[in-house]
Amino acid sequence: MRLPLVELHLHLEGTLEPELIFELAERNGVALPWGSLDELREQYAFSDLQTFLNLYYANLDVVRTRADFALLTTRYLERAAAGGVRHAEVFFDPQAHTSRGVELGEALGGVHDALQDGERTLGISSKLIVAFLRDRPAAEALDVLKQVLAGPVPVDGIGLDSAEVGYPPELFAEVFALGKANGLRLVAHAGEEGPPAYVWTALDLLGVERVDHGIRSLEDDALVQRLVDERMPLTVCPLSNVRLRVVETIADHPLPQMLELGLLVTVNSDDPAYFGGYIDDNMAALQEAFGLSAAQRALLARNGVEASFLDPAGKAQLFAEIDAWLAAQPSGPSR
Ligand code: HPA
Ligand SMILES: [Zn+2]
Repeated sequence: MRLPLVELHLHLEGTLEPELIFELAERNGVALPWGSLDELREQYAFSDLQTFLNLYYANLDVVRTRADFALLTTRYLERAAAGGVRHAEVFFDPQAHTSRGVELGEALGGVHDALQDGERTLGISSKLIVAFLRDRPAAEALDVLKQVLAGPVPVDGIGLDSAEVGYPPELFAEVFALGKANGLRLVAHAGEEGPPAYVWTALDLLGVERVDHGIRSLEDDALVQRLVDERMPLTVCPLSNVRLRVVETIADHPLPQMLELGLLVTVNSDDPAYFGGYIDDNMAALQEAFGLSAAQRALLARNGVEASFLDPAGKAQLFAEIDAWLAAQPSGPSR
């Protein structure tokens, strides 16, 4: 039995594997700038968030039809299921597609169809979070949100992603107020490359219920105290932090310190096709670096359940499965 996991920070676009890029290029007749998979893979040495985002957006050129969006989503769900994921709350960036001429309904519809299928065939329940690109105008985000709300595809929440520094959360206060008024759940990337001040304003001016990344919160003791007091979840992405040079190596990652401080830390994969691994790979890397016990891994899994937008019955079910997993682990020093 695998440890049941909940994924709370996953960009569907970031699950576009190099092989799928070539497959979709072929089926859509798109000429790629790379002659081979190896040549493409050579581009994956990032120096910061922006160098990653440049490739992430460029590679999306091959994802065009409703069927493409469904295939991207299904491939992710299949890989996630193999890694133990039982519930996923996934980000999708409408503007990364509408800005290059893809119809919103095609993109969102394909994702929605595949998420529904995945629940039936793979047993992964899901929530869909549309994320707005903070380096594009807030007026555009507001317009996209209105289109989503008026459209046929139900979504569960809204988020904020893309280049962080210079684009503080408060620019999007009106967008988040509209989301809230329509019953959507609210999350935002903050404190990945941006300063702790962005975490404060995401909390106070956007009203977020989770902070995505948030690791730079550690630079502000008063903020840490608040996050602890409010049991505010942080969706931490260890392999992403290494690959985008937010931390130097996995062994330097502050996750153990964050747990020690009492923060509600969850482990997630962000953009697994780009950062060297899915959620189970992130857990394995942490286990290897820090020698996490089975009880500590179960705690991280429980945090994911607690931080999710599942209803109480859904949470209770997963808590019970995690307890059963832990009870089945060999006892002794490795626990
Ligand atoms: O890690 C990320 N940070 C910000 N925006 C993103 N969009 C995809 N991945 C990311
Ligand atoms: Zn992210």
